Amino acid sequence: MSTGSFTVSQALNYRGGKRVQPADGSGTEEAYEPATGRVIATFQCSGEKEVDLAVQSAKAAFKIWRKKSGMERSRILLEAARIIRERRDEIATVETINNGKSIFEAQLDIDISWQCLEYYAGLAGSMAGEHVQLPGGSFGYTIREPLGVCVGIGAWNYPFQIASWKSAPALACGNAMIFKPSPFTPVSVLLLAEIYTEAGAPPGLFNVVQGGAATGQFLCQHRDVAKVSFTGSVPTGKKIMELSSQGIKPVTLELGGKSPLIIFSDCDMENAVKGAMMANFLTQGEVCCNGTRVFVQREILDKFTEEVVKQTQKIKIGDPLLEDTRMGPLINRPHLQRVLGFIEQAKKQGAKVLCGGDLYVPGDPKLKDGYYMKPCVLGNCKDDMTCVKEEIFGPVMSVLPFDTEAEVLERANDTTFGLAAGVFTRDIQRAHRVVAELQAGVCYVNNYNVSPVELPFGGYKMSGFGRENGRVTIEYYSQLKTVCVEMGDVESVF
Ligand SMILES: NC(=O)c1ccc[n+]([C@@H]2O[C@H](COP(=O)([O-])OP(=O)(O)OC[C@H]3O[C@@H](n4cnc5c(N)ncnc54)[C@H](O)[C@@H]3O)[C@@H](O)[C@H]2O)c1
Ligand SMILES: O=CCc1c[nH]c2ccc(O)cc12
Repeated sequence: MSTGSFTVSQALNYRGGKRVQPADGSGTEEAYEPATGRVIATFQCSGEKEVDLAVQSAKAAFKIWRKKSGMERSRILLEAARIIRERRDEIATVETINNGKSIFEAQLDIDISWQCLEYYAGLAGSMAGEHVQLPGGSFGYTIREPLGVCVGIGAWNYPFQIASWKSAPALACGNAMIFKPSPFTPVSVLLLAEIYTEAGAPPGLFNVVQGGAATGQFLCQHRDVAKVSFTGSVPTGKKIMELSSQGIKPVTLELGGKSPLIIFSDCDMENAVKGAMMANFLTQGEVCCNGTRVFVQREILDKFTEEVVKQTQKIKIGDPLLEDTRMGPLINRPHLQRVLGFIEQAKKQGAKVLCGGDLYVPGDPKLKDGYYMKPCVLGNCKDDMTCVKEEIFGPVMSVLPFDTEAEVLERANDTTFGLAAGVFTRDIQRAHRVVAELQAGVCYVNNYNVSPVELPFGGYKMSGFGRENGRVTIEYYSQLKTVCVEMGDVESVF
């Protein structure tokens, strides 16, 4: 498959184990190939009737699925993981075409996706409650039960992976799921839906509805939906929490960030520079946990900045399907303009563009209408600048000098977000002392943006709550039933 050739003609909703056109809809959307600006799919946004049909289909599947043992569910998840691994390159290609990230990165995303399914397959068989002895031979026990029909709503930056991180624990716990991807990236999740069916999941266990805010609202408001797991922006997260509160539905919110990366003068410089690149430029900088406020201790500021600029200028931008490309186009033109707007504002506020920050036009004529820009490093940044305070969600790193540990901690925590943070130092005691003070759900020591599925991921403060990945996520997709058993006679107080 080469850039500029892929189009989707099949239906993009998935219900009852097959692709379907929505039963009703409110308007159509177009999905793009960011590398060329071409429309690759046109689809209808699902209306209330289609959402209800998806919920009914999921309810029917839930009835079958909840009765299966953990080991039976595990086998189906393992088979799905195997198929994803087998079809990794094909899925990654679709992801790259619709999202714009380099094929190199998309392949890693798909690897983390099948690993997530394998991990929860491993946990499915050991889901259990406890037995508690009570006086007189009476006893109690708890049963860990699924919630029912869960809804997943995703952002556009990791389309397949977001669907995997939500569906794997949901299905492992015995739930059914309806997933709504971002209307910008509707395509790859259909492959996941087909794979679950091929692996033996009952029809309706994993359904897909397409659409934007209105479709998302129908899902959150539906009376038979038991839980909503959302990945996206803070403003939308607030709306989803509000809607879900009407039905007392639990929510998981994976929201935005403006994370600090703290580089002490005793760091391994080469690793710190690599860490800063990983913290800022994966997926064109469109990553929620990026460490975009790079605090550098003053003694090494010049050397670090020189090296990070040198490495940033070397990033190969271009056709994302080429093996040696390391940065593709941004998701769409309005987003590209928004990111460039942040850079203009930063300049006006006194920041200095040390490299990049302008449009990039690849030599290949078929890419001339794509949404490319050169990754940017901003120097002379101050804490009160917009580029340092707000989430840009593009390839823009702000470098900020600091002098002392106490000062940098104060400044690092001075944000309403709390998704991630990083520290580079050779002093192991300082690393843990700093981590203990950082107000962030995910902290990296001497690395950044690695995502082992065994570790929980999620935010503090306005970056959300609930967790994805790790053992703890089982608790977010299940509930405890307590059973109290009397072995004697009832001692009534009446
Ligand atoms: N914390 C994380 O794990 C994480 C991961 C990826 C992205 N993000 C954040 O997401 C943002 C970018 O993604 P985005 O632009 O797709 O976010 P977004 O909030 O605009 O949209 C996310 C999803 O919500 C849907 N939606 C929009 N309005 C809705 C409503 N009223 N009710 C129900 N659903 C609604 C959208 O259609 C989309 O599927 C950034 O802020 C980024 O930091 C966070
Ligand atoms: O973009 C934010 C971090 C992230 C990377 N992959 C995934 C998958 C699911 C999420 O909720 C967040 C993320």
